[in-house]
Amino acid sequence: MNLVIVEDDINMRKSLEIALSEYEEFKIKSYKSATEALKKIDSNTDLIITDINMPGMDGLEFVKACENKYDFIIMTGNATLNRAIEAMRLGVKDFLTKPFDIETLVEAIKRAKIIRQKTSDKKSKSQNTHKNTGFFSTSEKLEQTLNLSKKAAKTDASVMFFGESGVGKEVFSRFIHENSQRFDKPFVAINMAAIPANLIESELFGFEKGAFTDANATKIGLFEMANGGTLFLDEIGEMPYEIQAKLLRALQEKEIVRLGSTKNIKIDVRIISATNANLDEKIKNGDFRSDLYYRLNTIPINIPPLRERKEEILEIANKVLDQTCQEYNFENKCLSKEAEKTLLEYNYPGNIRELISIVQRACILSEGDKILSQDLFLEARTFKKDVKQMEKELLEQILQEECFDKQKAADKLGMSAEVLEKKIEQYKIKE
Ligand SMILES: Nc1ncnc2c1ncn2[C@@H]1O[C@H](COP(=O)(O)OP(=O)(O)OP(=O)(O)O)[C@@H](O)[C@H]1O
Repeated sequence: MNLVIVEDDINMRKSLEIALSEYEEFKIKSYKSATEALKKIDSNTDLIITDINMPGMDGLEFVKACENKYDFIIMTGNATLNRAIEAMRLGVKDFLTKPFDIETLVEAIKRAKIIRQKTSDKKSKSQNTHKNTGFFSTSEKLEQTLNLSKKAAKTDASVMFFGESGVGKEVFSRFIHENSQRFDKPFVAINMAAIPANLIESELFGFEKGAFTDANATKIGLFEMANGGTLFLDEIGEMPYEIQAKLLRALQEKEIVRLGSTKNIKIDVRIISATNANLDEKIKNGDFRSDLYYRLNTIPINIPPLRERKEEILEIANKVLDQTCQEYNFENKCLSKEAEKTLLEYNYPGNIRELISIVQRACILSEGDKILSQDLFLEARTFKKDVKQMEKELLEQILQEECFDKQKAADKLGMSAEVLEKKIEQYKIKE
């Protein structure tokens, strides 16, 4: 298996490289930055293991830049858990919380391989499966959100959904559209966080041929595509400040102008927006226009996180299990009592998106007709052995190999003798 490690921390990178090279089946290349990796990775790569927090291009931007060409495992600390969760939206299936031990990583790598083997011949079929637009389950809290959404659907007012990543903000937005008078017109979605900031303006408003260097032909924007229907602006908090004024004008005047044109085009679009950011904070910091906020937020609707709707967990899990068995032609499978308990105890920082991916993975990897607790692999998302311990062990090993010649050991580890000296003190390594 051709593995690529992308990690800016030299000690961590070397530790991983050395530990994984013990396994004959892994061929490893490692890079200190995402930019370097992007230049060098090729189509032989089976799996990329990347840190999320790196200077320059971070792990999330790296995943985006790879455009779904590779499988990923994200390594995240607690502080960057949100970034890892965002990566799931981009199709990343697995993440490990630091510190983790090497066996946990090896298991995750092997899982990724099996999943690829078991699903690759079904790809064409799974691509045909349509995106789920209905609700899997309900709870008291979800009912409240649903009732508000039904009321909002009867009006043409702007709706703003608040909620963590993966709670279903897009699902609810579609629900409003489908239950509104605009149901037979387009529902068009754009995620501000998923496309480069410099493209958002032309995506929304379109452009005329020759408007800028690469504008070889006229292109209509999403406002025009959504005409008569609904435009869903996901992660609205990420919209660049300069474009916010243009959006506000478009909403007030009900017309847009394509880039490179002077002609006003009438538009009739209902706006639904969503955010998981604290917009009040962004307004205070001058990153988000308050006038736009009030224009978008006529009907605010909150979607609670899954951990506050625990009664939905098993129903969703069972539905996903049935769907996955059908999709891959597996005999029907069910959850064991222990698996149910494990699912109910987990706290789902990635909400329903994460639950779906956990259950799909368990369904694909489990051998028998019962999903066991260990098929869920949730312990990899909780804390285990300290990564610092791994580093200490590596330093001790190299120092021993070099008979405690610090300069030679430092050279082998790719660090300066001063840094090694400090670490020897920090870890109290004795000769
Ligand atoms: N109540 C629900 N019933 C069925 N599926 C759901 C429900 N809520 C969410 N999902 C599924 O979970 C996944 C995430 O949902 P969605 O994209 O709507 O979340 P989101 O809040 O918009 O996330 P993000 O903020 O990351 O864009 C999708 O696959 C969606 O189909």
